[in-house]
Amino acid sequence: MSGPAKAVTVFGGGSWGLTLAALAARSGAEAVTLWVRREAVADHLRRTRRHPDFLPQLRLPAMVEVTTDLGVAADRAPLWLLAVPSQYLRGVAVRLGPPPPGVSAVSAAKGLEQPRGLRMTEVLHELWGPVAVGALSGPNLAVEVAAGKPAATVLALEDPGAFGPWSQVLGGANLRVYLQTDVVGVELGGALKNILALAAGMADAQDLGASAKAALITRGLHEMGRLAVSLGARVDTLAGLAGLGDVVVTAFSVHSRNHWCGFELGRGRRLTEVLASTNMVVEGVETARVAQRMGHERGLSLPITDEVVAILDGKPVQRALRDLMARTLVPERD
Ligand SMILES: NC(=O)C1=CN([C@@H]2O[C@H](COP(=O)(O)OP(=O)(O)OC[C@H]3O[C@@H](n4cnc5c(N)ncnc54)[C@H](O)[C@@H]3O)[C@@H](O)[C@H]2O)C=CC1
Ligand SMILES: O=C(CO)COP(=O)(O)O
Repeated sequence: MSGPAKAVTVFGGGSWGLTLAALAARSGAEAVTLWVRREAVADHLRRTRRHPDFLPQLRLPAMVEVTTDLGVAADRAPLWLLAVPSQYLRGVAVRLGPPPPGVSAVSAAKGLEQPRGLRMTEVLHELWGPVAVGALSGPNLAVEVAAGKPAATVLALEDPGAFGPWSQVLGGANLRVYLQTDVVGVELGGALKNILALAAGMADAQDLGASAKAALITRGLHEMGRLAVSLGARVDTLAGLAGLGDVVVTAFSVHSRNHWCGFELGRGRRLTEVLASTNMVVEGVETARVAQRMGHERGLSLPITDEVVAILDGKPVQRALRDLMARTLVPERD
């Protein structure tokens, strides 16, 4: 590994990877490298400093070097930030290989890998062995962070000693970075909130009102916490930025792709048609299915997730709503 201590390589040229690279360049990073898959995209970025498909308003700062060479990207920095969607992270991590001593790798993806429901750091451990890794997650919409609007996020590290350089590279006037050690909770918060973002979009499309949405979010957070805790998360993590915070932003913002997808389904469009109409990822679709399976394997009740999955499979939203409202009454803590 060469390059300065406060150098970061961002892997992934989607909206979040672009945003994180730009953020690091505007914050404390001494060098920023962005790895993208396709040479045509890299070439376009180098020539115009803009991505041909995502965030047209974002101009990549001049200090961000763009490469498609994974070896070069890996060698340039002691901080690796993996912003590759959850179903594709494995492919990139296999090719990268384990980080050498002195390199800290962090995943910024919000999803669970199909078919086993692995968290991203579990995928990395499976491939790389017992190296310390981490997860970045929180209420952070790329379009807002890219525009320089203020936000807060959570960095969960298996080795909290790596927090210093990460906070210097990402933190600053635009982003407050909170340290966490509950990697499981932070990853599950970021992944499971997408199920509620889908549900909130469906509720908005049906004009169910603020009272219904408050109930959906609150009961959904309860449900999300039940599953996350059974998988090893700490309950207080789910009440923080990576849980509640991310539920709130994605349930209320039209910029959330999961909310948008839920809204379109709520209007009666079919899932295949909705997904075919975007080149962006909607992580909640895979996560809802795998979370439902993992919850049921543990004997947990997940009524909102069940109905979201049923709607993904074609159940009309009005019927799902009727079924949710007609459930046997239970004490609030259940
Ligand atoms: N966009 C946002 O506001 C935020 C996104 N995230 C997370 O960041 C991760 C990356 O998402 P975005 O940057 O938003 O993606 P995006 O939806 O903007 O773009 C899709 C990305 O998927 C990549 N891709 C498509 N097919 C691929 C393949 N076969 N192999 C490898 N990569 C492939 C594309 O190159 C592109 O980088 C996701 O897990 C997302 O949940 C986290 C926080 C905010
Ligand atoms: O995670 C996000 C904001 O915190 C982005 O959500 P979407 O993937 O739904 O756009």
